[in-house]
Amino acid sequence: MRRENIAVIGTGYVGLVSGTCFAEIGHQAIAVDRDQSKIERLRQADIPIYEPGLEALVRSNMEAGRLSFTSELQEAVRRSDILFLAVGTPSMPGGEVDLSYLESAFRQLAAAVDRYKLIVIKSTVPVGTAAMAEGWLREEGVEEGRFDIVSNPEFLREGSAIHDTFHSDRIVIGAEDQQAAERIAALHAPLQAPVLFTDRASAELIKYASNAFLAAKISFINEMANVCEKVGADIALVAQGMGMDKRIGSHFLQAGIGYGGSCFPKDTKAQLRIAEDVDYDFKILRSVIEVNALQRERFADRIIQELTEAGGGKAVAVMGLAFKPNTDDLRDAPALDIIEALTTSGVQVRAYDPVALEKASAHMGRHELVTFHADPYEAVAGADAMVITTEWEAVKSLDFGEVARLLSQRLLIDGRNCLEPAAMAELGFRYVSVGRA
Ligand SMILES: NC(=O)C1=CN([C@@H]2O[C@H](COP(=O)(O)OP(=O)(O)OC[C@H]3O[C@@H](n4cnc5c(N)ncnc54)[C@H](O)[C@@H]3O)[C@@H](O)[C@H]2O)C=CC1
Ligand SMILES: O=C(O)[C@H]1O[C@H](OP(=O)(O)OP(=O)(O)OC[C@H]2O[C@@H](n3ccc(=O)[nH]c3=O)[C@H](O)[C@@H]2O)[C@H](O)[C@@H](O)[C@@H]1O
Repeated sequence: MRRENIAVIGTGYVGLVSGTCFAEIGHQAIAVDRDQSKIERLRQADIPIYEPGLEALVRSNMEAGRLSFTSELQEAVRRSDILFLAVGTPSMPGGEVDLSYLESAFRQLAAAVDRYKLIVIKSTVPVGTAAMAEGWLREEGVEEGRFDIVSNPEFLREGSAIHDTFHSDRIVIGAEDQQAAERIAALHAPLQAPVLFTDRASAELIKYASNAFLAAKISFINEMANVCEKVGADIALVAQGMGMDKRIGSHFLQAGIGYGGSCFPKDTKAQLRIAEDVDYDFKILRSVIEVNALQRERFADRIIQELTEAGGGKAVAVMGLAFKPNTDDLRDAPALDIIEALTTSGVQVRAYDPVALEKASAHMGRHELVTFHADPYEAVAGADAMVITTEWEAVKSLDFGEVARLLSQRLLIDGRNCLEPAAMAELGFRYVSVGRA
C-alpha cells in the first residue's frame, strides 16, 4: 500500500474519525481545525465529542506518530499531498446549505498549494459544489493542473462511527480524473469496502439521496405507527413483518418520536431546496419533513393528555437528551423540542442523560421549570410520569420496580418503543408507547 500524507480539515465527527482511521490503516494524517482550544485538547488525546472507542484509537495513533493535530491550516497543507475537507455545512433558515466554511477553507488552503494536491470533499455538499470549488481556487490564483477535486461523501453514523468506517457498505468516489479517483480508492484499500466510481455530481447527490431515503423510511414507519394506534395493531410486529422482505430490509423501521441529529434534518431540507432550485417539487420529501415535525408535536400532546387523564400531574422525568444513544450530540434532538413543548404548557421537567447532561444544561441555559439530574433515579423521584426520549442502555436497563416506587404515579411514556409492554404492565405501569397501544 502506498502510504499517503493526508491533511483532514475540520475535526468534527467526520474529520476526527476519518483522520484517525486513515492513521490506523497506516497513512500519515494531520488533522486541522481553526478552533485552537479544540486542537489543544486533541493534542492531549482529550476528545471533545463522545464517541465510543475513539479516544483509544486517537491515543494509539498519536503515540505511533501517525496522527497529529494543528490549527495551522497552510502548514498542514504544505506537508500533505491529499487534503480532505470535512468542515461543517449547516442549514440556513430557508433550508439552503451554508457553504461559507467550505469556501473559506478552500480560499485559505489555496495559498499553500505549492505543488500538486489531490483535494477531496468529504463534507455533505449540494450538487455542483466540487465544480464551484475549482472556481474558488482559480480565483485565488492556483494554477490549472496543480489540483484535482474529488467528491467522497461520508456515510458514518454517530455513536458507531469507527465500526461504520471499518465496515463501510460502500465508498463513493466522484471524480473527473481517473488517476485521482484510483488514488483515493487505493488509499481506502485496507478497508476492503466496495468502491463505486461516479461523476462528481452523482457522488454529491448519492449522499443526499441516501439520507433522504433513510429519513423517508423513518417517517413512513411513524405514520404506520399512528395508523396502528387507531386500528389497534402493533407497529413493532408490522415493522418486523415488513422487514423480513429482503427488498424492504429491517433497518430504519423503528417507530418513535422521529429523527433528529446534525444530518437528517439538515440534509432533507437541503435536498428539498436543491430540487426547488431546479423547479422540481419533491413531494415525498416535503411530507417526510412535515411528518417528522408532527411526530414530536403528537408525542408532546400525548404526554400532556396522559398527565391530564392521570389527574393533572405537573412534573415529568425526561430520560435522554441526545438525539440518539451513544452520542452527546444535541443538534436537533427531539428531546429538546419535547421539553420546550412541555414547559410551554407549564409542566416541570426533570432531565436525565448519561453523557449529554452538561452540554444540555449549557445549551438550554437556566429555566425555572427544568432541572438536570446525573442520577436517573433522582430524576424520576417524585415525578408524575417518566418519559423516554432516547433509548440509552442506561435507561432501558433501569430497575423499573424501583422506578415504579419512586414515581408519584405509575405512568411511563416511551417515545422509542424500547421496553416490553407486558413487562411494564406487570409492574403496574400505565405504559404508553408509539403505535403499540
Ligand atoms: N456528524 C456526522 O455524523 C456526519 C456528518 N457528515 C457531514 O460532514 C460534515 C462535517 O460534519 P461534522 O463533523 O458533524 O461537523 P462539525 O460541525 O461538528 O465540525 C466541523 C469542524 O470544522 C471546523 N472548521 C470550520 N471551518 C474550518 C476551517 N476553515 N479550517 C479548519 N477547520 C474548520 C470547525 O471548527 C469544526 O470543528 C458536514 O457536511 C456533515 O453534513 C457526513 C456524515 C456523518
Ligand atoms: O449524514 C450523516 O451525518 C449521517 O446521518 C445518519 O447518521 P446519524 O444521524 O449519526 O444517526 P442515525 O443512526 O442514522 O439516526 C438518525 C436519527 O434517526 C432516528 N431513527 C433511526 C432509525 C430508526 O429506525 N428510527 C429512528 O427514529 C434516530 O433516533 C436518530 O434521531 C446516517 O445514518 C449516516 O449514514 C449518515 O452518514
